[in-house]
Amino acid sequence: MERPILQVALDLLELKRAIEIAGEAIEGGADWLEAGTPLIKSEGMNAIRELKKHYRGHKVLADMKTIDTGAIEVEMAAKSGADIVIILALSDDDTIAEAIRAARKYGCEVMADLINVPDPASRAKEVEELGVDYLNVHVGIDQQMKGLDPLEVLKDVVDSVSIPVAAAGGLDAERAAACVSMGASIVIVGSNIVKSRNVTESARKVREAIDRAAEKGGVEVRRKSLDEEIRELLMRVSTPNVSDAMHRAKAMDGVYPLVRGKKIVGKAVTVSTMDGDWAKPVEAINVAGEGDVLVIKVSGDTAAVWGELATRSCINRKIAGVIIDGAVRDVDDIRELGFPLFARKEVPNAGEPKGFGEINVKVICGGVEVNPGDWIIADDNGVMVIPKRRAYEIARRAMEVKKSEDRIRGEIEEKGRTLADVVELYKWEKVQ
Ligand SMILES: O=C(CO)[C@H](O)[C@H](O)COP(=O)(O)O
Repeated sequence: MERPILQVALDLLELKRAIEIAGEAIEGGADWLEAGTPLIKSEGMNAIRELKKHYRGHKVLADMKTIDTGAIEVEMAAKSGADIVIILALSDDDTIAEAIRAARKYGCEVMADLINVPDPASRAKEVEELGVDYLNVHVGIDQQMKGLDPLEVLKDVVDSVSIPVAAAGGLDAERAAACVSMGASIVIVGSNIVKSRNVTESARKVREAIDRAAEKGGVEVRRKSLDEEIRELLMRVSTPNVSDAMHRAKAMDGVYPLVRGKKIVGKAVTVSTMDGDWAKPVEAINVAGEGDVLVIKVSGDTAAVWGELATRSCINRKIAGVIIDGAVRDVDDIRELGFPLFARKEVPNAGEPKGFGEINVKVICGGVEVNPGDWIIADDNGVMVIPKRRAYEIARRAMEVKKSEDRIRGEIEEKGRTLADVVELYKWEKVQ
């Protein structure tokens, strides 16, 4: 197998950072540099000019995502130094034909991006016939958040055409290698390289993985279950990351960690009960399974519905943590047990187990609606609730937030910059 091409997608807003990151990626083994669509929208054709000026030995791609006026957009990008212009395979055939004519005239090539195409293998064949030079099997960033995966259709496209096929969409070293094994000649990696704290090292990892895959001609990738993936992702992010991913959604109000430095991630088993009535909260321990989180809404907070013995029972059943919008006691013992408990209030007196309330019903806890099966993530910053139908998407988006922050943190720590400088805060203030 030929040596695969590693294309780094510079999906950034600031040109200065893009140039710097491109250099770091090249050091790690990147071949082609893609001026990502966000960079082009933010900096215009200048992004392509500057990338070409700085890195003459490398092909520069302009991810124009052209859907109309193929000739004009290709001409612009080519004149600015693009070696390859990316257009959308969704475009009308005439737009693609015009883009190709312009590419031939101005000495560049065309890659057709199959993003959002309903039948990628047949469209791939059609655009190959129109004359595009490369195809890109691409799952876009928003689609990745829903769990779509370029590997699902890659093989079909590779088998349908004879031009080189690229793959893109949330690839890391392992998945990039899998794409090569399935016949991709080009792997396009964005956030897993450009947002990483050590760009060179991340690029090197992908480089080595794809080279190994090309030598061996095959690697196995096991896709985890959705719940496994959600749990793993949420374990790696914080509640602020999740809040940012949910457009700065609020945490539960007035519910605090009584045991500091502990993190909870798991699916909610909900409980609704009366002030001091600890029957349903304790019965719910037997309903919950390993890794679940008890979320208990109490009608008042004058008497505890939770204490040490309930906590010990939770530990036996491997429950991930307990969130109580109400009062608890035995907090000193629970701290010693190191069990993650969040509550509104600490009191010494318990109530009576009367059995009012219900298990696994909708509750409003700390002002936030929680339904059975919603995902809970809680840490020293507070308790966030992620509706179950959006759990994978939000976990992925939170991971993207974390990656961006990691990179910015690196620039602040290692390069002595300030946050305002790194993100060009003044430039992005809303124009009044
Ligand atoms: O074109 C893009 C988004 O539309 C990205 O450049 C492409 O998806 C690669 O980035 P990532 O690896 O982060 O998915």
